[in-house]
Amino acid sequence: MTEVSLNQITKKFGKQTVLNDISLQLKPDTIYGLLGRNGAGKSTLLNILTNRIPASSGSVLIDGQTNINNDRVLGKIYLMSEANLYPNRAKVFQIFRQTAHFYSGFDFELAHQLASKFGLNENLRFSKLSTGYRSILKDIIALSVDAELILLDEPTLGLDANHRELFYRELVETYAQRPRTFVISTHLIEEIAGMIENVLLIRDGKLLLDDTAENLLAQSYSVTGPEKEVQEYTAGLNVIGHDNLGKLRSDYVFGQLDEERVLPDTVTVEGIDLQKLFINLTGQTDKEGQL
Ligand SMILES: Nc1ncnc2c1ncn2[C@@H]1O[C@H](COP(=O)(O)OP(=O)(O)OP(=O)(O)O)[C@@H](O)[C@H]1O
Repeated sequence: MTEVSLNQITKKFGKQTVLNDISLQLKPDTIYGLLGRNGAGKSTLLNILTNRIPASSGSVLIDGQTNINNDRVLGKIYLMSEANLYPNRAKVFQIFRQTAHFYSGFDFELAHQLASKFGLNENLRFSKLSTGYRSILKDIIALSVDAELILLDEPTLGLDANHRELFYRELVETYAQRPRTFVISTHLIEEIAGMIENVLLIRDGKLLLDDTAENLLAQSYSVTGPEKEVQEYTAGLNVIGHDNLGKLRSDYVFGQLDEERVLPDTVTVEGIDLQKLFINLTGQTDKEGQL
């Protein structure tokens, strides 16, 4: 069981502060969704975790040890990202072998099985792989390495719908057989919503949410009905956004409702999904909705 903590991580690129004093601990054997708008700093965070780039300040501790120039602890983490770290001439099976030099428990059997399921020809050179198959190769490696913490930065980039579904299925299957921690950064929230146990949401350089999906959804509502009644009902609640649908209005509320308030017959309250919650928490153009 590997303990991972980020302590007051700040990252600046020139004058731009991308991550601002982020602290968190990753729970063992948990699937995380790392969410945030384009440019929010998700890749930067994952790169700092794996020491691919340095933080401006703060520290990353893996089982209590720094991740800086520390192969022993970095061997407990695998980052799948857009970066192509393989020689163009290397063939797929050679890349599997190279990976096993660093991750000695690399599961060749699983890698072969997955290559076959995805239709990845192991004799092809890396340079000959399409964008989708490059992602597939890296995803297969991510599922086959013996690391305790698997970071997936846009793992389905370029994958068609069938391959995306196959990948999620295989991820859940390997997770059931060998629990470990996954952090999945993706914009396809709907597709991973069902398997995310914990949500990390970055906004304006800050870690806005770090909670179970269950807790978050249990306090996320849409309140729909005629505009006047809806606004009267939600006045003073934490309204994070709204939609107008003809004469109807939906207010999205994050946080507890007021049990004392009488719900008019014309107004309905329903739960919302993770994607709707995300859009409303990160899409504000004004200051409505505070956490
Ligand atoms: N090497 C770099 N030099 C300067 N700025 C950088 C560098 N890397 C990232 N940035 C900036 O940091 C910010 C965060 O980038 P990052 O790639 O971490 O975001 P992201 O959340 O992964 O975005 P996306 O969802 O679009 O992939 C962006 O404004 C980006 O331009």
